[in-house]
Amino acid sequence: MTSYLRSWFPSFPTEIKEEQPKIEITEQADDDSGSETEREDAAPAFPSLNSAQRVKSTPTTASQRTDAELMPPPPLPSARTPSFRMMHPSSSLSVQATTKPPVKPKGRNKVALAPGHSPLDWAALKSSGVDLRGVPTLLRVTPSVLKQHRHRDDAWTAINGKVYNLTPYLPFHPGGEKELMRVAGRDGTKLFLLTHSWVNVDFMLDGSMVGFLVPEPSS
Ligand code: HEM
Repeated sequence: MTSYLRSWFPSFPTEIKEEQPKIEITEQADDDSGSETEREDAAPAFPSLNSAQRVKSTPTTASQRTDAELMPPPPLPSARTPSFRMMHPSSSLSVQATTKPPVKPKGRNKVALAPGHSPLDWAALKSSGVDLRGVPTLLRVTPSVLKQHRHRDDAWTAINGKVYNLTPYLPFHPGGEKELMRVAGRDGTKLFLLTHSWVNVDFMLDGSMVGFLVPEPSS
């Protein structure tokens, strides 16, 4: 029996460790003392007593062990403890999972711009020195004059009191030409702000400003 235990627990009892190189001799001694039946029933040592595997797996001191041997493996994902979010669902630190798809603001639809008409291309065109106004000086534009400029090749609009020539910007507008043409020939401030109040129109269209919107002269 002792030999059987030793075959499974080579470090038990401790003095066996010192005798490890002579383990076969010890086993032999036991066999001699045991009965015939005992010898037949004895389970074969696995791994075998002098195997490299057994020697490697029984380091004598902690410093000889590798990190992997000293640390238990991490738990499986399913066995992990509940996350902070699960334990504190009402905490402001928790990120609430949502099954709802992101809501797209109504009426906002970006179009695919033709090659060479990205926002960067517009910025490059603005700073190229090309005339985007189509007028020699800034004008005072009345609503009736503004109304005359409502066609694709000559489209003006007024935003926040400033009048812009939309025609050069049409193919660059991320919302598409059709949407932009809705404000051609009229004051587009309301629709512009409804659609994208965050867009800096002053900056976007500074190069194509034609003047200021003024009231009709009183007769
Ligand atoms: C008049 C001057 C206008 C300028 C300078 C302008 C400029 C822009 C810019 C820079 C964007 C991109 C915004 C972003 O990526 O967040 C945009 C998007 C858009 N614009 Fe305009 N826009 C103008 C007028 C209008 C008007 C009058 C409409 C008409 C309804 C309109 C409809 C849209 C739409 C639908 C988008 C797509 C928004 C999106 O889904 O991101 N825009 N516009």
